Amino acid sequence: MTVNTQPATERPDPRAFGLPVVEQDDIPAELRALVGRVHDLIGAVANTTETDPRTLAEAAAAVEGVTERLGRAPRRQIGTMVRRDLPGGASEFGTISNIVAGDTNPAAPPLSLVPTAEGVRGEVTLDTVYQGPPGLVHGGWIAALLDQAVGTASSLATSPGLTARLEIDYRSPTPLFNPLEITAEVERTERRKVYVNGRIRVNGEITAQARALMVRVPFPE
Ligand SMILES: CCCCCCCCCCCCCC(=O)SCCNC(=O)CCNC(=O)[C@H](O)C(C)(C)COP(=O)(O)OP(=O)(O)OC[C@H]1O[C@@H](n2cnc3c(N)ncnc32)[C@H](O)[C@@H]1OP(=O)(O)O
Repeated sequence: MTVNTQPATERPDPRAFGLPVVEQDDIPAELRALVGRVHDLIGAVANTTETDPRTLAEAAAAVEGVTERLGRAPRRQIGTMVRRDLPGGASEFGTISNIVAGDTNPAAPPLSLVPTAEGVRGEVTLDTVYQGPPGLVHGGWIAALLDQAVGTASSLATSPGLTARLEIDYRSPTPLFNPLEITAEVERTERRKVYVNGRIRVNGEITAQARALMVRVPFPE
């Protein structure tokens, strides 16, 4: 295995790309709580068997009211990043509203990945919001989880990049309501190209695996 690990000091700061950065610790606990309650709301709406028109109309009006109230504050700049401290003293940047791992995105599971000796590892349990076939995780979401994992492994081992190629083998159904163990690690690098492998395990068995090519973003001049 050849991994051209760059020291953290050579990692680009998102501010160099004109992107604002929020410290993870500065995200208010009340905003985190709101994100959690809206996440619960998505599940409640997706699964409610309520049919009473008045109850449903009241719920829609209540949600509309909250949306209007929050809309009075300016929206975050697109591409706002969050800086997170990692175990061992390192830190990483991620998009704050990333659909898979964003701190402020109520639609995110969210997946939290931590560095390991090999690459990255995370655990997540998905509910019916992520359902494809009955009782199973949607294949697109399996790809999204693995994309995030290979992207993070590549970014931490080298520097941030974009997915140029992502190949998924769906080996067996990935169930809802079961802890999914997600791991990824860099296999080798060639100039800006980073070849990364990842997989999802359920009870120790691989249900899906990924081979990816990440292309590192050039640093700003
Ligand atoms: C500071 C920010 C922090 C961010 C932290 C994020 C955390 C991470 C979490 C995020 C996770 C989520 C992640 C997401 O969701 S990323 C979102 C999904 N991906 C995209 O939108 C990427 C779209 N594609 C592109 O923008 C360009 O094509 C890229 C940038 C990928 C390359 O265009 P660029 O003009 O820059 O480079 P190049 O064309 O000179 O190619 C360079 C080399 O690569 C080789 N090549 C290229 N494509 C392919 C291919 N398909 N198969 C095989 N090889 C391919 C090519 O032959 C060449 O090889 P070589 O000649 O050197 O041998």
